[in-house]
Amino acid sequence: MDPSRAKNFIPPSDDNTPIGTLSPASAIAQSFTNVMMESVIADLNSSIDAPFEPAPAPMIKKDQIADLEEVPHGILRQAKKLDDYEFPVHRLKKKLTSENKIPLIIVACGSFSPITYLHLRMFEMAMDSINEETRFEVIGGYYSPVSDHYRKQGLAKSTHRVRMCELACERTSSWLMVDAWESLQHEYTRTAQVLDHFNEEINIKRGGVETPTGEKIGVKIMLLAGGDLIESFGEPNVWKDEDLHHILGNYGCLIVERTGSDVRSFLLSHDIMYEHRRNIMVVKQLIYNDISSTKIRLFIRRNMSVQYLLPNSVIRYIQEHRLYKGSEPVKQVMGSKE
Ligand SMILES: Nc1ncnc2c1ncn2[C@@H]1O[C@H](COP(=O)(O)OP(=O)(O)OP(=O)(O)O)[C@@H](O)[C@H]1O
Ligand SMILES: NC(=O)c1ccc[n+]([C@@H]2O[C@H](COP(=O)(O)O)[C@@H](O)[C@H]2O)c1
Repeated sequence: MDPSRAKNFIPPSDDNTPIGTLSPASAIAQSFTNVMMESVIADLNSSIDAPFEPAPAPMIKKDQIADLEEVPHGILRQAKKLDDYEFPVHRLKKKLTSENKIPLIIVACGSFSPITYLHLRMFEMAMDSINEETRFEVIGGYYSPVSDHYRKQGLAKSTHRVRMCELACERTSSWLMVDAWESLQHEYTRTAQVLDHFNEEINIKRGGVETPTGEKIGVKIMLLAGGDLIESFGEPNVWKDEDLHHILGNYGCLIVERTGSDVRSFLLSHDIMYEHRRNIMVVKQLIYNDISSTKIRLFIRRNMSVQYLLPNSVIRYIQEHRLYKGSEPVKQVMGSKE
């Protein structure tokens, strides 16, 4: 049927209203558009940052991988002050499943401004490689957002970055956690010190993890990083040699290859990395993902959609707190990483 013959058809106005501008007759459509602009699809009527009500959440199976956006699971909010800080262990495996495996904790350090699906995928890719190629059993995974003292372009306040990481973990993962210790420090903390903090919490304070036979053994801790971060190992005055020996020798590194960067060649060419090559594992991206926080911030500033690039809960948090609308110069936004 020709829609222009319908009873409720309103002909287009013949004034000079630009295409895309709604006429007054479209008030309903207008208000709907406003709602959609202000909030993404989930949880339309509640604040994203409202205190969590533990009550009627359906039970989640241990290894469930479905989108948990609507189903908070294992919630622990990080302290906003160092005095109230507690190391999060709510999703840490209490006991090793297999006697023949070596327990492993994965730690990702970074800005996470904001956290994206790439940052979440990094852990899943690492997990697949570990299960396929090693004798490690992953007992936990942590994000450690850098503190405000890092002074990098585009860094939202650390309380926001920690909360966005928490939302992403709570709503999309059943095993990832966020540790706010680094973000709460009163000065910049080098990555080697951050890994020492994890060692202190897990191996020194808690004595490691229980094996199936009941004894406790030490947990290996590895840094999870992208190829770009690792390439900064070669830049002058960015990392101390002693820190690199400490990170690569005493801990270890899982490197997620980045589109366009040749991690293996870099590994060969870098003396300290080559020395510790047995403690370094390159994680192949079988499906390339190059979502960049820098570009996300630019899209937000330009009122472009970022849906499907980061979890809805994180998008809602950004909208509610009006993050990344500010004054980051575009030149810097599209800087050297692009
Ligand atoms: N495209 C990518 N491929 C692999 N790893 C990545 C990619 N983008 C970021 N990473 C890694 O994610 C971790 C956290 O990154 P961080 O938030 O500090 O930087 P970023 O994602 O590049 O953000 P920005 O755009 O603000 O620099 C780092 O280890 C970084 O190497
Ligand atoms: N010397 C160091 O320990 C050192 C140097 C550069 C970056 N980093 C860490 O790498 C992470 C990501 O840094 P960029 O966002 O600058 O790539 C941050 O967590 C930062 O603290 C550590």
